[in-house]
Amino acid sequence: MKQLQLFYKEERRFFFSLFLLMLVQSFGTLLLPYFLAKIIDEGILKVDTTAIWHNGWWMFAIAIGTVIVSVGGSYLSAHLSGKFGHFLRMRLFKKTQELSVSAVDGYGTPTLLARTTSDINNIQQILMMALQMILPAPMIVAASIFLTGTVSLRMIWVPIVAILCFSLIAYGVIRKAIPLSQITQKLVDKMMRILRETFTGARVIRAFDKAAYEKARTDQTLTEYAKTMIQVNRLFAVLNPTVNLVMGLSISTILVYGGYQSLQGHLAIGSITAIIEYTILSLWFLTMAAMVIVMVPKGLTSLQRIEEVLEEPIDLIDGDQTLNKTAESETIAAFNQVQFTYEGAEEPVLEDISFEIHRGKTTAIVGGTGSGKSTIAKALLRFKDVTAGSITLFDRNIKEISQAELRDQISYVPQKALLLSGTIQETLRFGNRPATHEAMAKAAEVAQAKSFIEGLPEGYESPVAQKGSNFSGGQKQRLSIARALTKPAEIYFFDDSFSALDYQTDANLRRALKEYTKHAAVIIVAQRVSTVKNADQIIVLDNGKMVGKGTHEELLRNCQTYQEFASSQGMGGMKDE
Ligand SMILES: Nc1ncnc2c1ncn2[C@@H]1O[C@H](COP(=O)(O)OP(=O)(O)OP(=O)(O)O)[C@@H](O)[C@H]1O
Repeated sequence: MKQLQLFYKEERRFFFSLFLLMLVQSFGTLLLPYFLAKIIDEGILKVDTTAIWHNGWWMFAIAIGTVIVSVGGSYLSAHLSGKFGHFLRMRLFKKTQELSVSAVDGYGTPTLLARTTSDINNIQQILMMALQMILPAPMIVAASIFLTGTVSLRMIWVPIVAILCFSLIAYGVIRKAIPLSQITQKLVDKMMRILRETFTGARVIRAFDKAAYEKARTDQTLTEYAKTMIQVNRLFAVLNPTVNLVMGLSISTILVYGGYQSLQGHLAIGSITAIIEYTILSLWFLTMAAMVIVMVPKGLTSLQRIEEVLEEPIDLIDGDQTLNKTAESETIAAFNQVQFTYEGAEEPVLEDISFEIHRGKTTAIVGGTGSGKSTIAKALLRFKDVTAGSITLFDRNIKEISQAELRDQISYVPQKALLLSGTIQETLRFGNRPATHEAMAKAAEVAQAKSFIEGLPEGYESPVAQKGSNFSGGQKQRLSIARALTKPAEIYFFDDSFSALDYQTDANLRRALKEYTKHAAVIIVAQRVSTVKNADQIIVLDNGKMVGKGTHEELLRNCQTYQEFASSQGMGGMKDE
């Protein structure tokens, strides 16, 4: 509710105007039965045409005025709910940018997508309905009872009893429907997760011939959701006949008891019509309010899910120091006895890792799968803080500078080449918007991507589909490398980025890279000995620990893990070099 309060504070004027409009609308709605009664009592019964015309014109003017006011009310409700949706979306987006990658990963993509889309849509719709349906209901009910009392105190109990009966039944329905509507929200999350996996994993599912299994899994979730929705709708099915029953009983009671009162001379005939109208209006507004009240917990659950993310403490605080770098600084970054543990994990993934990277030098990182190679990049980019030790950049702890400044110094090629949709030139300029065409073409040339890009009919203007699905694995890797090279940086980090390249392209790329990155430090995570053997230093990881550091020759002499790694690729001895 905190977000709603904040929004209310920002938009107080609009909320107040809406309240006034609703008040006028309710007043206008209730004036119609009042004039109707006058037409009957003063016009029809007294055969006074002037009274009929006079009151008729009033009714007409009030009806038109009420319509105009209610259009204004609808406009304001739509405006406020739309704005609240925007308010939440912007805050949620900003927050997901501020949280660490680990914290965002902790939530997972499906639930964040659901929160940003369906949850906010729910809130928007429910807020709009609440403003239009719930807000006027108490005004109409209170005014109806009051107006009935002014017409006839003897009749006041009829609408009160009718409203109480209906409210009791509606309360019972709402109590049962609220937990069900909360369940549907959780089921929406589950559906999103399964459908997302089904759509994104379509190739794997078909290749493994698992379409039937996936269909069963999806069917089960969809059926679960449908069953809950049917239960909710069944409950609501009770509400309509109930309101009809209460309305029918009230009208007959008003007619019978009101008729009796009229014969006794205590009540005018037109007043009976007015009381019927007041009661019908009250019940109608209460029915509408009840329908919306059931949705309110669903909206509140959605709001809670948004607030959960918004109130998540920011786990990475920016430092306020600036980097003290000079073109002469030789040591660009250093890992000092770094320990790194993922959220919720019992054991650290990296332990006691210490090494330095130098300008103009290449550092290679090798190790078996899961040994912690990619985690080195995550720690350096500060996607999550190290749990012990420190990482320094130009002798400054990376926690002391802003994340933006840190990441400005690093150009990173992730293990999985992830391309965003756009054109090739937009992709390459992703980290350096003002890059000239020459700079971009040079980066593409070093990445061994220039000839295939220029061979495309539209060249650098060729479209890149979502996730780069219109390119082969090797082409995607080269585009991803060219994107990193277009960005000027102090450190270029290639996380197993050469694996989809053939040996010749790999060799050409490394040769071109040496010249291109001579002003910077290069880190290459790789699985091939041929890729790393010329590196200035090689870090060997085994199960998160650094078991070797040195050149290819040194490691072949004194690191057993490296010897095994090299010999598994037919390069076990010095003679193989
Ligand atoms: N987000 C995460 N949460 C929890 N554990 C993780 C996470 N990411 C990686 N790990 C674990 O950390 C360990 C090291 O992972 P990392 O990706 O750094 O290995 P790697 O050496 O790069 O492996 P590969 O060569 O297979 O890419 C693995 O055991 C992995 O399960």
